[in-house]
Amino acid sequence: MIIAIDGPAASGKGTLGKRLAHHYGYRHLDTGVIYRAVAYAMIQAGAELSNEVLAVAAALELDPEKFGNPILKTQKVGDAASVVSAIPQVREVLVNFQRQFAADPPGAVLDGRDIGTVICPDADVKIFVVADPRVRARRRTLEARARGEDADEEAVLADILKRDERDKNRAIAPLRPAPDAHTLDNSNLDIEAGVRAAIAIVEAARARR
Ligand SMILES: Nc1ncnc2c1ncn2[C@@H]1O[C@H](COP(=O)(O)OP(=O)(O)OP(=O)(O)O)[C@@H](O)[C@H]1O
Ligand SMILES: Nc1ccn([C@@H]2O[C@H](COP(=O)(O)O)[C@@H](O)[C@H]2O)c(=O)n1
Repeated sequence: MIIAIDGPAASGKGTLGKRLAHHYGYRHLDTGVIYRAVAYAMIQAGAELSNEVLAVAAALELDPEKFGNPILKTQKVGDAASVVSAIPQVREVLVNFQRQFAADPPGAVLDGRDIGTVICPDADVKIFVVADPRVRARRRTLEARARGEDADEEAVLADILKRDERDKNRAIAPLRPAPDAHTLDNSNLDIEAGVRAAIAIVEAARARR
């Protein structure tokens, strides 16, 4: 079974993806980290983020072993990721890696922006996770502060809104729910309640198979 999770920045996709994968014994891929890794390679090389040739080269050289680098989680890298992810050739290079991950047994949960629309249009279950931007900014700020960073909630909110706009309005694979996606608004749900709601969606889909 393939479970596709999409949604805007900091909506809780990764948290939910990890929990669902654990619940069902599936593998989980946070696809945002792939674009973050490309962006980080560009930043390290001192390259212009819009340089298509260098961005494609960085995408071709990706090393999944480095996906755990905590620097990839920073706001700066996330913002840069939303610039390089709008380059069509970069997305093209990364499609196969994601589809292969999805296809391998015993099942997979992928989260990102275009999983249900482009990467796995035939996914068994598609969930589009949303939450009020202020709620998302609050959660992200608390997360950053817990890591010891000096995060300003208004700046975090501005970054989230800017990234959402860029991701929604790009020409290729824009952020949007697939027509057959189930929208899950977790603004007023804690993590456990959000996971329960998602499991109910997955179970209903399994019962229909
Ligand atoms: N339902 C929830 N209630 C409270 N906090 C939550 C909930 N879901 C996620 N969070 C918290 O919100 C923050 C953002 O969640 P997460 O990193 O899963 O979002 P994301 O959509 O994967 O973000 P990104 O856009 O970086 O991929 C984290 O600190 C997470 O613990
Ligand atoms: N399937 C995806 C996943 C991510 N992106 C882009 O990467 C940026 C960072 O993603 P996070 O999920 O880690 O926040 C995001 O803003 C997107 O621009 C993507 O295009 N497709």
